[in-house]
Amino acid sequence: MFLVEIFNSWQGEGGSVEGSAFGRRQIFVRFAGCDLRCYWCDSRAYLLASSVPKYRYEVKPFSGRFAYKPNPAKFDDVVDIVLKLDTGDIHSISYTGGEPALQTQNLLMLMEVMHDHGFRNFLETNGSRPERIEKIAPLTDYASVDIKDETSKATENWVDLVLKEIESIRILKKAGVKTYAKLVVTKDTKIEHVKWYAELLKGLAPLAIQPKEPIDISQVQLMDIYNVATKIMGRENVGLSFQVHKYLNVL
Ligand SMILES: C[S@@+](CC[C@H](N)C(=O)[O-])C[C@H]1O[C@@H](n2cnc3c(N)ncnc32)[C@H](O)[C@@H]1O
Ligand SMILES: Nc1nc2[nH]cc(C(=O)O)c2c(=O)[nH]1
Ligand code: SF4
Ligand SMILES: [Mg+2]
Repeated sequence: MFLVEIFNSWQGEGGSVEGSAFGRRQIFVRFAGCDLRCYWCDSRAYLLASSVPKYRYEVKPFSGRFAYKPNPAKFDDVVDIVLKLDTGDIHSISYTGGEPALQTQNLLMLMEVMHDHGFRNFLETNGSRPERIEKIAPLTDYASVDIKDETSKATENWVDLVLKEIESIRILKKAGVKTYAKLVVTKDTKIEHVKWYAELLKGLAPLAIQPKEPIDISQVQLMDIYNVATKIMGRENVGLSFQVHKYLNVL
């Protein structure tokens, strides 16, 4: 499989909405390659798997020391590295990227082995491929599914993408996965679009509203978005999320 990095940290995103693992300790496995191109992506150096010749892994949690191995990563090496990063307090294994769902078979194999070792699986996905999510859902315990706002410029057919993301959420919920939606908002995010996302998510999954980093949206705009989403989805089902790991300068 094509990876970027494996490390141990605490989950910095998701805030307090149901299904979030914010503040929980996780081992992160970051997959290389993505089918979308969000202009603000903080992992944009890894969106083309073929341009990630090697992956790095922490030799000791929070040590800042890394070792490297070539891509494609050997499955047994990956399992070995994850197990060595187990600090005994791990809430779940986070599969992120890039887009982990694109490497479907390898992801499934890894999820299965992690279940065998007693870990829970947390999937961080753009939800663009419901047919792949269908295969992955039975092994997934938690899922954070992005709803890509038009201003992300993730793809040309934005409406179609949002509908696919909603379909992925539906599949995950049906499979019993603790699932929430994450919407990255910018200063240009339109309230009318937020209303549409909220209508689609109503009764389906809670919403974490996460400002793009570096933050360009004003607090007034952010609270307007929060207010509109809450009025449609209900007060229990909307929350703010900030990328706290970036403020704390951890991985
Ligand atoms: C790098 S993505 C990988 C998983 C998947 N491709 C996705 O987009 O959900 C992980 C999370 O980081 C968020 N993210 C990436 N860059 C960001 C930025 N500059 N500001 C805020 N959130 C960001 C994404 O929206 C996503 O929720
Ligand atoms: N601490 C920490 N929390 C995170 N939550 C989502 C992340 C990601 O890049 O997917 C991430 C990450 O890279 N680090
Ligand atoms: S979908 Fe995720 S990994 Fe892909 S470009 Fe967007 S934020 Fe980055
Ligand atoms: Mg990140």
